[in-house]
Amino acid sequence: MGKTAESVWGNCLSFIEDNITPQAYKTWFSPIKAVKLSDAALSIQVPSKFFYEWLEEHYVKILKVALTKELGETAKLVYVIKMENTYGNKQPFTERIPSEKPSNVGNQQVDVPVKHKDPELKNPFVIPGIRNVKIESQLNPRYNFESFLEGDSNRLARSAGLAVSNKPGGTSFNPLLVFGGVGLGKTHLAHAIGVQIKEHYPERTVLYISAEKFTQQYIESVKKNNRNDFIHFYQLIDVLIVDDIQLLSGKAGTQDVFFHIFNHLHQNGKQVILTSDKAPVDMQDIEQRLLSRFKWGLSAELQQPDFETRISIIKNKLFRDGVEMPEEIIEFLANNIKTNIRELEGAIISLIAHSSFNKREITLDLAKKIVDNYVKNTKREVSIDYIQKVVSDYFQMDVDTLQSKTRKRHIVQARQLAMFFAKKLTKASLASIGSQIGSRDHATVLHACKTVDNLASTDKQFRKFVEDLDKKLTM
Ligand SMILES: Nc1ncnc2c1ncn2[C@@H]1O[C@H](COP(=O)(O)OP(=O)(O)OP(=O)(O)O)[C@@H](O)[C@H]1O
Repeated sequence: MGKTAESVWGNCLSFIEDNITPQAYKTWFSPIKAVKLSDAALSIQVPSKFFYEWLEEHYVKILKVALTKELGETAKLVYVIKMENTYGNKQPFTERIPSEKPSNVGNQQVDVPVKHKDPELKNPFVIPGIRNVKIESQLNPRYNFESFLEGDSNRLARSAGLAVSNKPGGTSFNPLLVFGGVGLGKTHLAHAIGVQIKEHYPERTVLYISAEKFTQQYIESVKKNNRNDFIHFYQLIDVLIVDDIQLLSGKAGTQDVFFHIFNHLHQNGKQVILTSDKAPVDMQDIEQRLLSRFKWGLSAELQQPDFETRISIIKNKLFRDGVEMPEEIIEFLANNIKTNIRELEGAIISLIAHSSFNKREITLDLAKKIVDNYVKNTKREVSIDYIQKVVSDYFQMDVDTLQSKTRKRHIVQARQLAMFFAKKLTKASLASIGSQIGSRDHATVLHACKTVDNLASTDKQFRKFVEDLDKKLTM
């Protein structure tokens, strides 16, 4: 018997079911219907654009394997998005991908080849002398200025970013350092600058790289004895964007090589854009000469967005996803998730998902449940700097005192509490905690953690300190 859309999809599902958790299977694969098979292209119907994006982001590999097994190397997957409208009896909502704007012009479909979306930087090093090399920018076009909404919290950074995009290397914002807390848009803005520069100046070489990947490449180049090729490669770039520069902390070799690359680019009028989760003045274990370079240009902070900006961000996201939501729910979300835009987006996504899977209307009750679960289940990432600040404030001392060598009992206890919470709330090693909290060694941190455990179970007053601080750091 010939293959049908149902039979091919049925076989794919059996394979997928064996390879992912039952919960994920139920959530993401049960609602899909196979609708058409022509040649090697299978069309599947999904309930929303968000659903399609989720599949592409999380399951594209397994879909590819399953489909190739069934239909061979030329297999193609076509998504048909059909969203049942949860409000009244309007027409089902349909949308064309990858258009940014909702449309209701019938049942649109689009070919989405099964491929890996985020190309790796292949063979990053080039032979010196060959200048005409094409370098993949590694930019995400969705992170652009249009989708980066302006508010008081980001106006300076956004305007500086625009100025840099109009005249890369030609403003006094060089380097441009964008800093701010977790999930406030540093990566988005950094990409937006790169994307805009590519639009204005397609011939310029732009490269986005995370500091982590830069470090890995550097280590690799030392191992393979091609450190010079590594340096030459980076010196060819017109606009270098390095994300999460604070991760160079404590890595002397990488800092050194970055220093040389930075100087070369700067001297030659090339633009450097950096992001960091802290201001240069708060960066630890970064060489002074490098820190002073960071301060040459402009350091612009991304702050927590105010209420109006949070509302605009939610509305914009809903518009892009083609979803409507009552005003009171939008306000509820904006009032309850304030400190991290990624969390705000996560809650909206959960809400859309719940409503589209269960065909339930989006109600305030549902929103409350999701925000409760979402916010409770999201363990906030806390930095060691932040912990030291909260502990010092709590004991009304400054951070220098907390880190000092003094043996005064209340200061020792505050320091031990900071170490205890750093161990509990971050992924940092004992050695790294020790070096950041008053240059102590790992044994001191271990001793501090044990002491806090002991005291918390024997001393009522001390237990209160632990509980208060725990609340302050995790609420
Ligand atoms: N002003 C904005 N307008 C629209 N979306 C935004 C804005 N700022 C941030 N976002 C969105 O919030 C999410 C988190 O942003 P991003 O990843 O850039 O944060 P980050 O500061 O780099 O976080 P991290 O500290 O974890 O690296 C992204 O999906 C981004 O598109």
